Amino acid sequence: MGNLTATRPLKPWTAPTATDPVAATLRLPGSKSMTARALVLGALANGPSTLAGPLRARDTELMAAGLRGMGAHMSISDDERWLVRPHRLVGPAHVDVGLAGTVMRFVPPVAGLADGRISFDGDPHARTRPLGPLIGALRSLGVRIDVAGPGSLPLTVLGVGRVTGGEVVIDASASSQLVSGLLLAAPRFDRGVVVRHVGPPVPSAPHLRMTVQMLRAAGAAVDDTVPDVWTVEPGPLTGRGWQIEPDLSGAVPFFAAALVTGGEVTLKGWPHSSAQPLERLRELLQLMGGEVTLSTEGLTVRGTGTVHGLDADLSDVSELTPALTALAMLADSPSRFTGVAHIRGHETDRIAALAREFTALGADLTESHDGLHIRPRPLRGGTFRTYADHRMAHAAAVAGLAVPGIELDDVACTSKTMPEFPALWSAMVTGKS
Ligand SMILES: O=C(O)C1=C[C@@H](OP(=O)(O)O)[C@@H](O)[C@H](O)C1
Ligand SMILES: C=C(OP(=O)(O)O)C(=O)O
Repeated sequence: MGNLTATRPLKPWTAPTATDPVAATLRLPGSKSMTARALVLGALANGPSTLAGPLRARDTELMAAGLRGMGAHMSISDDERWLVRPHRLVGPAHVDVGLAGTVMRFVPPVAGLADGRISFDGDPHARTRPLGPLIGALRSLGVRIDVAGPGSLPLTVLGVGRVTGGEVVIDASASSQLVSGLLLAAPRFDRGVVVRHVGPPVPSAPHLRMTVQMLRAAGAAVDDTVPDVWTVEPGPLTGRGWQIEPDLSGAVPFFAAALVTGGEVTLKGWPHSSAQPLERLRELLQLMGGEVTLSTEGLTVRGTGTVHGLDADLSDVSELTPALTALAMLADSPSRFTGVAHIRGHETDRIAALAREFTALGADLTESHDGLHIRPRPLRGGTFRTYADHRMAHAAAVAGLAVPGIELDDVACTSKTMPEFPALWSAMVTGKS
């Protein structure tokens, strides 16, 4: 079970209960995943890049700081538009990964291209998140890495300014980010890369598609036609303008609020063609009783106030498990979620944490090795521990719409991907959005 970061004060928060159907039109921050990729690709490109509508949150600020520490120029003071100017990457430097999977998996391959020592460490729980397969893969691609512990953080990359690259076999069943990290830096490796996954399925396929799509948009030649094999040719990455989409995963708790209260939530600025898995989300929300429409206004989710349970393999949208679990607890029938064993290695062991915290509030839910079985029954208020996990906070907020008195021990953990979450949530519930 993950521990709280010792470095910031906890912020207790009572989740507001909805007395009326929510009716909100929201403009949410940019996608964490797109912002992270655009920063990495920008730092490795042969000219400047801009990010329009980036996410300003702990994870993306740490990403920018880490790349800046190695020499890339990052102008991120303007909330609407960030500018990345690549520069020769050099050490010594230290990268604080916080609790960000993107930083701990995307930056070490970049550090291999730097000239000098680049050390990495993060929050206490970051040291337990899976990293061993990436370390092994980088070593076999020619990168020297000193690891103090058993295959995780802290570590030091002893960069020599170039990475040989070539073929590598990896078990990426613990996180798609282990593959994404290798692919994003691979155009700059002497021989590019061929990554072969061997092991249980790689989760989060849409995130891998986003990696491939953004690499191609930056000029890389990528072949992903063979299942579980990704080939990236060596070649230049071009600087470009990135339009960052609103964060779909961050929007899900707000959409869940429409279902729980029988209300309506519109996310403004949703693009007509997206790198995020809208169709899968639409399917899940519709099965749970919502209606999802896309118009010039934005992406709208409507609910009736009745939520249905469902059986679903969530491996492709695993980061939504906490919010969907909260929704399932308020449903009119049981739910079974499977395919998400790897979320035990997310910001906390999410399967165990959801089961423990909601059981303490009277819920009937049981863990399996790869998911949760939820049998709805009335919940009561009480303390809810978030374990420094933003999506645990989202789950508690969704349950709190229907259950008075759910007190989060710390809502500040939402700053990982959306510092404005408590304010936006309260405004939605009180009708001030
Ligand atoms: O590449 C990315 O941006 C992400 C990939 C996924 O990681 P996992 O494959 O570890 O679930 C997802 O859960 C995470 O929030 C973001
Ligand atoms: C799993 C998540 O984050 P990370 O990028 O730190 O893995 C998440 O945001 O749900």
